[in-house]
Amino acid sequence: MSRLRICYGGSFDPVHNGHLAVATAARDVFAAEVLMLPAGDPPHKGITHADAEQRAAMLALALANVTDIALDRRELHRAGPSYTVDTLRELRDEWGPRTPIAWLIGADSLLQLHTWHRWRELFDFAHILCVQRPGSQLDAKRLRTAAPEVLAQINGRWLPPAALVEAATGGFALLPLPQLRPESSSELRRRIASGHEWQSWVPPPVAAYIVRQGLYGGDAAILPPSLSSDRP
Ligand SMILES: Nc1ncnc2c1ncn2[C@@H]1O[C@H](COP(=O)(O)OP(=O)(O)OP(=O)(O)O)[C@@H](O)[C@H]1O
Ligand SMILES: O=C(O)c1ccc[n+]([C@@H]2O[C@H](COP(=O)([O-])O)[C@@H](O)[C@H]2O)c1
Repeated sequence: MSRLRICYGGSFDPVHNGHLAVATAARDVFAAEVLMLPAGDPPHKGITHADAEQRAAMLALALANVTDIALDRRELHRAGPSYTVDTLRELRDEWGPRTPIAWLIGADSLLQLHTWHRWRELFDFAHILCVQRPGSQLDAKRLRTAAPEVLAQINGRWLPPAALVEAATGGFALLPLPQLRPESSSELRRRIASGHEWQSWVPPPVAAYIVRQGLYGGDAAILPPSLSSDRP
């Protein structure tokens, strides 16, 4: 079996240090390559605050000096909603039937999985790798509140993370994180708009981009010279 490929999709509106910590943990736990895929048209979010190119540009800046985590723009070039099942079908065609692929999601996304387009087919193309998230932690109590069809689907699929490389598809595993990450893009946008400190939630080049582009309703700030020349 070859090396695990990990795919991490999101609106990334904007990318924040929580996303990056999750992607880095996945890379390190599995010694895997991680692709981050911004959704051109996120199926459940409707209108985004930054446009697709801006969201991808921020990801490119965030990943510029990061090893083995790459930006994949394929969902930006597809018309219509960015359905994960379509993306996974494409990746499976490219990487072949034997490559283990894991689609990485936060626990809040898992609890909504039954609302995704043709969601049961996701397991035909990949494993699902889920990461704990404050507010949606997957303990026994929380799992009892999950949709019965999601529970039925993951029952019998649970694997220890190390076992994901032993099959190409169909497993469900929890990604161990050194610590839970509280960041969310929505709270970050609120902080930017309300003038609370937010720069420490994103890498400095992303902060500089947000300010330069006047994103998320923040006041234009004066950038220190070290940040003013970062262009995607
Ligand atoms: N802090 C976090 N810890 C764990 N998973 C996260 C975290 N932030 C985002 N994720 C997961 O990353 C994926 C992409 O997230 P997304 O781009 O929607 O960001 P978000 O912070 O959840 O945005 P919003 O607050 O606007 O909903 C989702 O599966 C989400 O569950
Ligand atoms: O395929 C779907 O129907 C679907 C529904 C909701 C979310 N997703 C994907 O899940 C990822 C996180 O979505 P979001 O809305 O939390 O940013 C992103 O890659 C979305 O394209 C996919």
